[in-house]
Amino acid sequence: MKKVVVGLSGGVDSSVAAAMLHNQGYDVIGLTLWLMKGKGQCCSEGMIDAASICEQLGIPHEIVDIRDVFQANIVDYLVSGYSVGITPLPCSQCNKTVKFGPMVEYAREKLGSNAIATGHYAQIRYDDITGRYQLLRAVDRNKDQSYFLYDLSQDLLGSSIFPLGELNKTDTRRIAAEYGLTTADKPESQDLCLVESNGSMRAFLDKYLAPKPGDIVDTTGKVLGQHDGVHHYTIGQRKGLGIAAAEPLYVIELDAVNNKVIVGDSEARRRHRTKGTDSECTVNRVNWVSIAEPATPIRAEVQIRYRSQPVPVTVIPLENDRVRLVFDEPQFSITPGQAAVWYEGEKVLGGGIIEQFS
Ligand SMILES: Nc1ncnc2c1ncn2[C@@H]1O[C@H](COP(=O)(O)OP(=O)(O)OP(=O)(O)O)[C@@H](O)[C@H]1O
Repeated sequence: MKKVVVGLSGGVDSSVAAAMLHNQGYDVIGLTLWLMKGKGQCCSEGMIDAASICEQLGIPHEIVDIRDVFQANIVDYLVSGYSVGITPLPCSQCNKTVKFGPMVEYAREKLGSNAIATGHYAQIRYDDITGRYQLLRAVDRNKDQSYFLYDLSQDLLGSSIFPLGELNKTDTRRIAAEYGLTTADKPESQDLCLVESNGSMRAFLDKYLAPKPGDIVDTTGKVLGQHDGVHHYTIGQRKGLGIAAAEPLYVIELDAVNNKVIVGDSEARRRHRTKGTDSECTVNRVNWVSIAEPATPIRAEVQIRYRSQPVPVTVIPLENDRVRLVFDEPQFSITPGQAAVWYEGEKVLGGGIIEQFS
């Protein structure tokens, strides 16, 4: 019987992944990574729900305390990004360095298994011709998580199973109900795990960043009010600025170097947004997934945010794991710190992190 270690967060998706594999005759071991303190999945609450699923399926449950790995790789990374006015997206890094890496290592070393499974919505296919594991979008496009998985190595992809990749979320809920799983009716997580477990991004950041008062200014530099730290603001924010003005004001820029929050009316906002609009950008820490790094430019479709529409692009390989993306049409709000992931149809070709432009 093939042994597989299933990553259990205590949510419905991973519960169904474990139940399906168990039902198919796999020797399933549940593994929960203890990532942080607080409320919700990845915390003690998630461990209890995961344990209850293992009890129900009659399978062993392991808990691995890697709070220090999560702190060093995700919390510190996020906090340092916010402190310099960028909004990093930690999920792809979390998948690679916090979830899949440690899970595969633990499964191999401690549990004698070469296979792990998760409740991610994505698909993996082995290509006989190139000898590479390919990462594909999920059948349920609305749930597709391939964007967050672009950074997985060939070794990690080759060791992973995504039992939900061909299901729609409604199928998952139906299967959970059919199996009578205790997590069947658990609501979806709506936000970044750190936001859910701390109540808000502000509450999370306040634990790590001291208040740093400064000026709120308009686009001409005129001081309109005071703020208590640029990390408390996001671009586009309208509420909570504490400034009385004839027209609604929006945050249009965060200048961490000079400790200023720059605000403007909707017209200033519209003008300013075109600043992040460009026909190209560079990307670093690139991982080539379904194909080896090409020697010459390739055509693809790229997503520069999780929910953005894929748009046509030319991907030009550069040295040191970087690429230049040249969009067919200029793109709005290209955001340094977010992932750019390029596809050919359903196939993830590669991805990386958008660099700060000068
Ligand atoms: N703390 C954890 N320990 C082990 N595996 C985890 C953990 N958190 C997430 N995973 C795995 O990663 C998958 C995707 O996690 P994500 O945070 O996106 O949650 P999700 O899509 O809401 O899934 P679920 O409903 O299982 O929580 C989960 O289905 C699970 O297999």
